[in-house]
Amino acid sequence: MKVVLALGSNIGRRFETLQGAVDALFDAPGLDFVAVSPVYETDPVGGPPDQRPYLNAVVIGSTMTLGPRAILERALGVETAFGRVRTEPWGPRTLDVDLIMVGELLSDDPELTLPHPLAHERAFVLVPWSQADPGAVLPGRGSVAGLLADLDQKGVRLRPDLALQPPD
Ligand SMILES: Nc1ncnc2c1ncn2[C@@H]1O[C@H](COP(=O)(O)OP(=O)(O)OP(=O)(O)O)[C@@H](O)[C@H]1O
Ligand SMILES: Nc1nc2c(c(=O)[nH]1)N=C(CO)CN2
Repeated sequence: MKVVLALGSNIGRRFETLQGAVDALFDAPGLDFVAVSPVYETDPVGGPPDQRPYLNAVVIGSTMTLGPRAILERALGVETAFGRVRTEPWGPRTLDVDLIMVGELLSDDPELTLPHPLAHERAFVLVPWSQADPGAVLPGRGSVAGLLADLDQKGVRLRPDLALQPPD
């Protein structure tokens, strides 16, 4: 099953945090690395004013053994390992890992909604995802390229000087 994860950081050493997350997500068995997107600097969407810009990226994996709950637990564990402190909704964070999709699975459980309920409207997710996988499709929503055609992308800027490496 294909697994798509979105990474974001807007506090501290943002790029090092994203690379650490890529490494940690694939550290344990069960999830195989497929691809990582370029890094984008993005204007904060929602949340309090005066937040720093985010660095965002998307990483794609594949699993034959893990269920969606196990993948979410791994994502939340990696967030915690990087010291994310939840303060206010949509507020600044050292690391946010969102599970965008797991295969064709659909779920409206608030603890694990699949696909991620806001992915289709977030250019900071869809722009990097389309670069990592130009043929990407968001289950229930259609092609990522088609979704992007309707979105304002000016707050999402490529950082060609920052390239994430595959997990070590
Ligand atoms: N697809 C998903 N990916 C990640 N977390 C999810 C998902 N669906 C539901 N959740 C739940 O959301 C909780 C995390 O919410 P969190 O505070 O990180 O939201 P956020 O990242 O601030 O906002 P957003 O969901 O808009 O990205 C997790 O504890 C998890 O149980
Ligand atoms: N640019 C940007 N804005 C956000 C982001 C993010 O990763 N990037 N994450 C949020 C909550 O998950 C809220 N707003």
